[in-house]
Amino acid sequence: MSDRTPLMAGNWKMNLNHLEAIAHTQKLAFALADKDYAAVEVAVLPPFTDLRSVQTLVDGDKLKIKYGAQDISAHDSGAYTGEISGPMLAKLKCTYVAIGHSERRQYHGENEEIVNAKVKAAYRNGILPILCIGEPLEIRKAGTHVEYTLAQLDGALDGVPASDAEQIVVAYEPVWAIGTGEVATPEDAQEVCAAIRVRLAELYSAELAEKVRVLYGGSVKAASAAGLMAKPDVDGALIGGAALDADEFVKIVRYRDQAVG
Ligand SMILES: O=C[C@H](O)COP(=O)(O)O
Repeated sequence: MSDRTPLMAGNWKMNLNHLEAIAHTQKLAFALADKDYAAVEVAVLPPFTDLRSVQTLVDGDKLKIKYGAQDISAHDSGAYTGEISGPMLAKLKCTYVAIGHSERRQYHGENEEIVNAKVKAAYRNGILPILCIGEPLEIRKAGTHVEYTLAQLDGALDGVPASDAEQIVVAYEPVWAIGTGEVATPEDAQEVCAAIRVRLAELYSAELAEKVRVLYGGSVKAASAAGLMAKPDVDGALIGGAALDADEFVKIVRYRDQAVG
């Protein structure tokens, strides 16, 4: 058993307007009890337009739900139309920011250089990156998924000192599992999550690698969560579709109550 506190993070993607975000967060807050937060760290990653509403609820009611953004600009201010900066997210007291999600890489042309710059922007502003890495289907079929994913990790952490890297969260998200209903097997998830930890030890130290939480993401549901979490190097999940259903998300947070499927 590791000392790592599991993290269950709901990535809402481009869903829920700010009114829906309030209702959804209230539902989560109502359902989750102190014992849940004692066992698992719970976070939500709403769209930018919802962050102020979520912050107001969390601050006002002293909720234990953490929150963060789905992206961050590599720049801290200036003429970057449409971008949201680290200082803006820090002002909203975001704990986390997802960086390098495959949807950003695929639809917004984010390459390793951009991902690396965003990781540094997050640290510069006191926000913890949830770094998303993982292979597309053709790479999985070719059997080079571990090398591919580790190369993404290397690129994202280039020039990041150990004092920052020890606080990163890495989310292994195979692209073929995202939004497809085709969850990776616990063994598939463990293979890559373990390889990520070994690479962190090579890049930094074994001690650092033992501290870092490595999540799995891709079609996680309550029925699959316990099986994934039973693996020693899977420290939580980054949850998309199922995070939009408050009851399902709460069941994932309470994965220990589910059968290992
Ligand atoms: O960030 C979350 C992942 O993309 C997983 O999404 P999903 O649970 O809908 O497959």
